[in-house]
Amino acid sequence: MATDLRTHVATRHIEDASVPRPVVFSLDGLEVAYGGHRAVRDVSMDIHEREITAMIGPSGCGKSTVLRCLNRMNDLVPGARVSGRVGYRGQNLYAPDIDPTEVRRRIGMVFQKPNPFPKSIYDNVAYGLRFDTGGNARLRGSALDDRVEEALTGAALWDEVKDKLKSSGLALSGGQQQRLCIARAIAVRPDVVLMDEPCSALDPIATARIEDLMMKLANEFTIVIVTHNMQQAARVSHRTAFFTADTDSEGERHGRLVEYDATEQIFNRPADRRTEDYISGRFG
Ligand SMILES: Nc1ncnc2c1ncn2[C@@H]1O[C@H](COP(=O)(O)OP(=O)(O)OP(=O)(O)O)[C@@H](O)[C@H]1O
Repeated sequence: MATDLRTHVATRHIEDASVPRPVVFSLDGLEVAYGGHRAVRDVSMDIHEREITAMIGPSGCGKSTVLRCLNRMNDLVPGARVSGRVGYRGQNLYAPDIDPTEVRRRIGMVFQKPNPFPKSIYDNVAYGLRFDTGGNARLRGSALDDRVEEALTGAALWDEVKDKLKSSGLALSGGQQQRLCIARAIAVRPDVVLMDEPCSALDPIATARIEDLMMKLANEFTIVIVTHNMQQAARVSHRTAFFTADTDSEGERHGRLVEYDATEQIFNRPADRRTEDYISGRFG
């Protein structure tokens, strides 16, 4: 499997990762506990602007938990406690004066299962623009139409839906629904798009379209993706973070970041034996 992955790591990623871009997120000693159980700890890493950063690792190692810290989604999880520092463009994302709603507008999220609202295609995309709480003017009329078209075009869906914008978003195929959710996320012109296993419910053709789309979107947005699919991480990402879970002397499992580097390095010359074992399919 490692050999396959090597062939998938595109040369552009090697070149891109060698020129550091500005840091968007800086995690320092991040730890998250649910109801007193430390789910993941010791996570320190920088996430760079207009790159795709992939988080990989076996089930339960805390990838989604770390992803949810990046837009304060864990605030919504009862019993979740975040400690350590999450810096976002030089600010402490968890400082008392930071408005979590504004954070989630700037840092959008796309989930594993496409989750369009039971509304028309148009209304799905327009939703965040009509109710924008980010201090921007609420859009109406042709300005709103233009932004809906811009977002659907950006999500590579416009040509397929431009003649049926009033149809239900739920009537689209799974892959189209996921692109609709991406359109909804980018319509508010976020800084960052977080994606939690965005292709795991899709067939290989729909997956390939989303991967192409991610690479295009990375020209404009910073993207962080959690994926179980190592080939996907190798194909699309500039940098890869490998997480694993260890059991401590009291029998408790804690996720931790093992290694974080340019994707080409992680898949071809991992520094840690555990990374090597995972990417070569020997464990996980
Ligand atoms: N809402 C929650 N309440 C309690 N525990 C949780 C919650 N979400 C996650 N956990 C626990 O935190 C740990 C890490 O889970 P998380 O979903 O972040 O891992 P993951 O690496 O994304 O897993 P998977 O690949 O299976 O999605 C697990 O032990 C999980 O049971």
